[in-house]
Amino acid sequence: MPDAVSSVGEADPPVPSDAGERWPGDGASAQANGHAVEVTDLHKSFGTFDVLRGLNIDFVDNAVTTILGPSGTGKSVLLKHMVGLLEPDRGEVNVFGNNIWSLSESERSEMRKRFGVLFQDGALFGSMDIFDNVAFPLRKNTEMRESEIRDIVTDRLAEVGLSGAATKRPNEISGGMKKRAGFARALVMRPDILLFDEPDSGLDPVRTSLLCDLIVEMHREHRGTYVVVTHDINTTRRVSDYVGVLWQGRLVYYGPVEEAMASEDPFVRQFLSGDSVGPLGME
Ligand SMILES: Nc1ncnc2c1ncn2[C@@H]1O[C@H](COP(=O)(O)OP(=O)(O)OP(=O)(O)O)[C@@H](O)[C@H]1O
Repeated sequence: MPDAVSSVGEADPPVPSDAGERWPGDGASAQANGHAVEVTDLHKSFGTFDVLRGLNIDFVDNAVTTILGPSGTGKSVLLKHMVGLLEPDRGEVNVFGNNIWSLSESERSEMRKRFGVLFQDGALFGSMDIFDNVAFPLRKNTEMRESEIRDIVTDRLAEVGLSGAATKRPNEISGGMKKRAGFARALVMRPDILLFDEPDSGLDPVRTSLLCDLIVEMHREHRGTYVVVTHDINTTRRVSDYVGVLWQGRLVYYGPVEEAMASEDPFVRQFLSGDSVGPLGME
């Protein structure tokens, strides 16, 4: 592993070695200030459209932070900056103390392996069965033997309740199962940081609750820094330690979930109540 990356953590590399080992992201690799990711004065425009306009937010290590905000306000663009898929026009994203864009390309690739991402639809490969989908990152990024891969994938599938679906193709399982398969795949490299882009989209309320329970359970089991983008207040209430509200490319509220739920802040109140009247306009 490159120095700039390995120097930030104490010991645990992101690449799994054996199933019994403690996962990284348990605080050992956090910065001294307890932030896994620090986003500072982040600006991003596409053409003439200024999406992120000086965004500042720090993500507490080993906590679940939920990002709320109206559609088109830059939540997914933020996630893409965190994982190093987009380069800021201005500002910095520091991951465990390293500015992603001061790393070399190969160091950035190593840094990306510290992230797991759960996309809205699970982003599964339609040509592979669920087992191979979940095994994919291990086969691509590690030198593990197939027997080790089988053990890890089997464990992760059991954790997300998909032991019986290993040989099914994505088009043979429900939307909720696809998300759980995507979750298992996001966990398989034992990430320090897990990003969820609207994990509850397209799920009915019961399946949303079940997925929330799974997120909480997996976080309790494996620790790490979870960042959840959602529009759903119940999801926010169920999974979060901290809540941030984005509007027009800036953070307009941040606080512990209990405070957010009781907050009189007009942005938070309007978002939580779904009220059309308030500071969160259409533009
Ligand atoms: N690669 C890109 N090129 C041009 N415009 C982009 C690109 N990526 C995002 N945008 C624009 O940036 C804005 C913010 O997009 P983003 O997906 O981050 O919104 P969001 O807050 O996640 O919204 P939603 O809640 O609807 O998913 C949108 O207007 C989008 O069209």
